[in-house]
Amino acid sequence: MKLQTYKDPTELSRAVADWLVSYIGEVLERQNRFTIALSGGSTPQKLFELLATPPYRETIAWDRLHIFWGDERYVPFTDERNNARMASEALLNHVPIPKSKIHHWQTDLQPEAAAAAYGQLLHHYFDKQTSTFDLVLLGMGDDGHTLSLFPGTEVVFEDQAWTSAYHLNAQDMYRLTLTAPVVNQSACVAFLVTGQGKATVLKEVLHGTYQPAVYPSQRIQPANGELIWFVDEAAAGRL
Ligand SMILES: O=C(O)[C@H](O)[C@@H](O)[C@H](O)[C@H](O)COP(=O)(O)O
Repeated sequence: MKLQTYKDPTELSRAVADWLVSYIGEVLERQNRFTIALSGGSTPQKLFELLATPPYRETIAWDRLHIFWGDERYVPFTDERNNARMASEALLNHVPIPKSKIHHWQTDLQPEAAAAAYGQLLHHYFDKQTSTFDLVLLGMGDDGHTLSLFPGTEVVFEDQAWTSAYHLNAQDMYRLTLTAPVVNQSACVAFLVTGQGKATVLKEVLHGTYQPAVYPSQRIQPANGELIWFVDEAAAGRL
């Protein structure tokens, strides 16, 4: 596990963008595609907007990327809470990725059907591979959740299915999410965590007792892949 600390979200986003250029370039030297699962929430928005500007817009081989999401709120694409909508507005509408390589969770299906369809898609992509995603970008909530694996939910301990749909009572909303197994088989997982509000939970997740029911982010432990935490000084304040 690597922990990299930056002064603020702006510096962090720049560093992650530069790292992405080199990591994507390195992977595309040895294979013809790069599969990435994006996170939702607010933290990655600055990164996405930066990637849509020079030099990143010109230096990344966007047409060889395949875009997925780690989780989705069960709301229409047009809803401002939709993760795919945020990424489209901040990045995907501004770079040349074929629509056929952008894989939204189908929130027009029933929740369970949407999760099943996404799971089939992932098995189609990864069943014959030694690992799943080349990269999974994750955020972490101030309660220690990641993806839509929230404290106290059964999905945190799912160890077979790659996707799940369930009603998140705390938000009175269905959530569609990847599970720990498919993320832990990826080649690389990168958490982006910023802000003082996450300092206490980050300390617990990284250095506290292993209790994933309380801190679901602890379930993310790639079996063979790399795990990198990109954090700013405010979030790292209790480490
Ligand atoms: O759909 C979501 O909300 C995300 O996938 C979720 O796991 C997010 O990464 C964390 O909630 C952190 O969100 P912030 O970046 O907004 O703090």
